[in-house]
Amino acid sequence: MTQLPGIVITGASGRMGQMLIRTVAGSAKARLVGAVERTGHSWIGQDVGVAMGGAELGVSVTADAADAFSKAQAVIDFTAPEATLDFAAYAAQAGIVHVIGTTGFSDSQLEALKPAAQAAVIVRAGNMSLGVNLLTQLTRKVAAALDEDFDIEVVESHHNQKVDAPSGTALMLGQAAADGRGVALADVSDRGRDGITGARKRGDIGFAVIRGGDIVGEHDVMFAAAGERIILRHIATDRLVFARGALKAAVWGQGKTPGEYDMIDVLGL
Ligand SMILES: NC(=O)C1=CN([C@@H]2O[C@H](COP(=O)(O)OP(=O)(O)OC[C@H]3O[C@@H](n4cnc5c(N)ncnc54)[C@H](O)[C@@H]3O)[C@@H](O)[C@H]2O)C=CC1
Ligand SMILES: O=C(O)C1=N[C@H](C(=O)O)C[C@H](O)C1
Repeated sequence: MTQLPGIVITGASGRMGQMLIRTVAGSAKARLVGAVERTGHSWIGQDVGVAMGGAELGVSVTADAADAFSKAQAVIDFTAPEATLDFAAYAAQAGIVHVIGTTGFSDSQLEALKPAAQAAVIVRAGNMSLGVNLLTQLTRKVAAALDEDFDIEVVESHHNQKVDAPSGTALMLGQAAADGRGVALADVSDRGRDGITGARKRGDIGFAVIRGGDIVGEHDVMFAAAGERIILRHIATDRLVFARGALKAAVWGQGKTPGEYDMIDVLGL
């Protein structure tokens, strides 16, 4: 019998890190073989299950990502852009699947991921849930069906600890809307309105951001015309939906040709 893929979780103590540890440790499709945190973190050296306040999982938290990756078949990484760039180099060196949930990359940081994708499978998505990935497909279709009489606005809400805006999901949805319309998002994107902005420009895709409390993640794509509005909405109430998607991606990526993939590839949508 072939062994189940061994998976390392980076950012092990984070909101997503802990959800991923639980999801992988409880899965029949993969094994938890590593947990990585940043140098100096109080969890380093502890059993990750115990550090999370539960039973031992037999995996010590380490800051040595390169070593952890060398003993694994995949890494699931929900951390921060600079950390993810380092992890991409280590994953490429080890030739393991790198599932990237991290958001907030600049264009140049996304460019810097490309060399790693020549040596390893990278699956990256601003949102790993089935629901949001289906929503991107619907958004593309609706945007293609409607003309610029319909103003497109993407509205996202998240918890008060989120550090990037607009969310990775909002940008994915904006990209899908732009693709549907056959325009470049960079040419029509309207972010951060404030003050005397002037009237809305026809054809723009607007972004609005709400931050508060413990909101897991909510996204609306609004198509607003004179006399009617269509609103496509996704509400995540549990981070488990992201963790499940990420685990699916890590298993799916085994044996695939190196390159950059997304959750549409994984889910076959
Ligand atoms: N694609 C998706 O489906 C989702 C993406 N996210 C994204 O995942 C990222 C993390 O989100 P949260 O878990 O809420 O954040 P968080 O702040 O709770 O966790 C981030 C973790 O990464 C760790 N970290 C940072 N730099 C590190 C390094 N160099 N080495 C090792 N660990 C390092 C931190 O210590 C922390 O434990 C964000 O970019 C967020 O937008 C979050 C949820 C779903
Ligand atoms: O930071 C979060 O929490 C989330 N981030 C992702 C994003 O930026 O879209 C996905 C999800 O909405 C939760």
